[in-house]
Formats: sequence, structure tokens, C-alpha cells
Amino acid sequence: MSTPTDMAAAKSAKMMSIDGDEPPERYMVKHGNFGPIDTSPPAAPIPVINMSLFSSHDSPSSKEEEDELAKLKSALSSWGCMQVIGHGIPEALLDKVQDIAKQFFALPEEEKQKYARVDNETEGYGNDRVVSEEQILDWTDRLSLLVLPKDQRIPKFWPENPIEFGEILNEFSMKVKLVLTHVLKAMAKSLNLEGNIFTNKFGESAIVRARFCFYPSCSKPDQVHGLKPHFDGTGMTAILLDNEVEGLQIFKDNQWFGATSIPYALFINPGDQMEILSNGIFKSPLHRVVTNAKATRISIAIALKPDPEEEIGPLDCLVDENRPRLYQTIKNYAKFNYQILQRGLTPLHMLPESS
Ligand SMILES: O=C(O)CCC(=O)C(=O)O
Ligand SMILES: [Fe+2]
Repeated sequence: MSTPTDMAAAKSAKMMSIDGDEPPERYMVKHGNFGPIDTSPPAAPIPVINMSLFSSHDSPSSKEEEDELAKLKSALSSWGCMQVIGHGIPEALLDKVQDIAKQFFALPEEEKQKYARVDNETEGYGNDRVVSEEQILDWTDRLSLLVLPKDQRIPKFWPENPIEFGEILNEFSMKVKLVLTHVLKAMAKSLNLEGNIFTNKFGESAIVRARFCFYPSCSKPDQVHGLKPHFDGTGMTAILLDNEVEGLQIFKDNQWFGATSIPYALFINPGDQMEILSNGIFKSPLHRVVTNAKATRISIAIALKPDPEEEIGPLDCLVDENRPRLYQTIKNYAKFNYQILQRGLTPLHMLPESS
């Protein structure tokens, strides 16, 4: 069997777009696992949750809070995602995050290559890590950086241009981590559980990773994915969507829906590890990104993941005779998720049956 060739040094999607290249064969989706690529599906009526209504008390302190918690529970157990407003992150900071992302991707290719990821590693600038010869590649260039734990950061991958990149990414990541922690507490409260029950499972060394995704225009938007259908292997993901160009799609009831951008909202979804911890109550949604024939798009995702050394399995209090244990306990889930997804399979459903 031949070893998969990693693409770390291959031509970037942006350069192919600028040079007017037709997407190479390895990017062409031959038989979509989850239906053909429809670039303008119906808009998803994704619930909008106002976080400013959540208190720090262990039980809801107003009728308004109780209603918002019920809405959150319903959103995350049906759509598996929500748009969050009232999160408290200043709009000026969100503008700056979009700006540093735009400036970074606008740099000449040689400049970005200084941060190029190494074969088979996640950290740095590049495109898909290749884990199988059959893998279809995605039309995106991305910069992936580990932000926490701080002592695991690899500074050589952090752009020095624009100069304020590191400072802004740091500030944004810390604020998003706090938002996701509040969301995890609200999720616990919505199930009448103690507020820290999920956050405790992330451990002292929870991981925060930032992923800047750049999707250049593509001459074949109906045959190439910006990001192939996937489930996030995270605990929770928050995405700052592009204000102008849409492209994120969610699969629900056997159909794709488009996520609409709401200025300054965060798009938040549980990843597989939260689906496991909640014994299937909160859904990790299947989602993908389509490209656009004319416009480029940028999104910035922050992932919060449990410490890879933590054992992740359904909480005992969420397993009973009416809701049998759906998943086994697993460590370092994120690695497993990536390998399975790039083979076009669905990872949660590949976990061995629990005994
Ligand atoms: O670009 C987007 O909107 C989605 C990005 C995403 O799904 C991811 O980074 O896992
Ligand atoms: Fe994702």
C-alpha cells in the first residue's frame, strides 16, 4: 500500500485561484457522501440565543432566563448549533480579528510560507493534512494555531505580520474561551445539572485552538468543497463568520441549509466530545463549507477541547434505563475524528459499541 503524500508544500488554493487554475483532480468531489453540492440551499432558521440573559446562579433567576435556557437546549438538541448574541465581546475586537485575518491571507505567498506547517502536523499555515490516497482535498488555505495551554504554543508559527496579530488573537481567544465556558454552564443548567459538570471534564489543561480559514473564489463551486462535510471533534466550537460572504451549511433532516451571517454574533456548536459527554442529548452537527465563484470568504473558528488525557464518556447522571449509554469512553478523541472523517466516514458512529 502506498503512503499518502502530504500536501504541505503544494500550491495554495489562493494561488490556484489567482492563476485561474481549474481545480486539480484531487479536489473534485465525485460522489458526495451527503448529496450534491448546492451552493444556495434554503436559509437555516438557526435559533438566536441572547447570552446576556444568563445569570451566574446555579438555577435560573428569572422567567426570561428559564425561557432562554429552554431555547438553548432545544437548539443544541435539534440543530446542534446556535447563533449567540449578547456575548459581551466588543465589536471593535471582532472587527480587529477579521482585519488581522484579511491582512495575513493578503501577504505574498513566500511570506505566509514562513509559517508553513510541517508534514502531517496540524500547527501552522497550509491546507488539508493528507491521511489517505483517496482523500478529496478542500479548497481552502488555513492557519491553525494552538493558543492554550500557553506553554504548548509554538511561537514560530504565530505571524509577525500584521504586527498586532499575536496580541489580538490572544485577547480574542481568551474572551471566546470565557463565552464557551458560560455556554457550557448554561447547557448544564438547561438539563437541571450542576453548572460546572461539563467544564470539569475539560480538565486544567483544556486545549484552545484557533483556525483561520480562507476560501478563495473557485471556478467549480458545485464540484469542489471549501470544507468537506464533517463533525467537529471538539468539545465546543465558536465561529466568527464572514460578514459578507456566506458558505457554511448545516445538514438537518437529510437536507442542507445555509447559515446566515448575523453581524457580531458567534456561531456556536457542540463538537463530538460534547455529544458523547451529554450521552447524545446535545448534537454535534454535520456541516460543510461551499465555495463561491466570485467572492473569497474568511472565517475564524475557536475550538475548546478537553485535555487529550481526560477520559471522555457519557456522564453517569445522563444514563438510565430510558436513555441507555450511547457511547464508550475514549481518550484523545480529536485525533480519531480527523482520520475517520478524511476517509469520508462518520466518526461518532465508528466508535466501538460500549459494553
Ligand atoms: O468556515 C466555516 O464557516 C466553518 C469552519 C469549520 O467548520 C471548521 O473550522 O471546523
Ligand atoms: Fe467545523
